[in-house]
Amino acid sequence: MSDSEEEESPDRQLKLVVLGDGTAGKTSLATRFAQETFGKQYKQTIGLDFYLKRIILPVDLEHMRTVKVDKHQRFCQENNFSSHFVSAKTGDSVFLCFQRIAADILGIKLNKAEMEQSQRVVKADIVNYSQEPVTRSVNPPRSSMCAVQ
Ligand SMILES: Nc1nc2c(ncn2[C@@H]2O[C@H](COP(=O)(O)OP(=O)(O)OP(=O)(O)O)[C@@H](O)[C@H]2O)c(=O)[nH]1
Repeated sequence: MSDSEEEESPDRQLKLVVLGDGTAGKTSLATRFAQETFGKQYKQTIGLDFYLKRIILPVDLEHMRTVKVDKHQRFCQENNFSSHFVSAKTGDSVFLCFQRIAADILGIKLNKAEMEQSQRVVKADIVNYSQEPVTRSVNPPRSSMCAVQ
């Protein structure tokens, strides 16, 4: 894909609203996404905040697609082919595609964790709330899931 093709898909601005109880983790989610940071110190948001992030969606060359997605998927299903939507330009799903094909050929069944290994890992400190100074006790964060590598 040449640079001039980029100009054919103009930027679109979307506004997403993150809602939730106090201390649910809204700000943390937004700053992780927009700034790739995480702070374990809680600072209450008064009113609302805005974060801006430019992303490239895996729709590279989508405007030049000649076979519709559903037709592609049906064909793959009927012929027992594995199906992948990748972009060499953005890198989207490239590693995952080759990993799955290699595993298929060798008859190795990949589990969810192995497939996720090829995706970007977001690392964050785990907050120990029992040792943190209590700044606000109502509505503790609902999720305590994390991935450790
Ligand atoms: N371990 C862990 N802590 C988190 C996570 N998300 C948020 N926290 C912590 O939870 C606390 C509250 O997070 P915030 O993002 O400030 O919550 P909020 O929903 O914006 O809070 P309000 O400003 O009251 O609306 C902070 O101390 C964060 O560090 C997470 O995914 N994992």
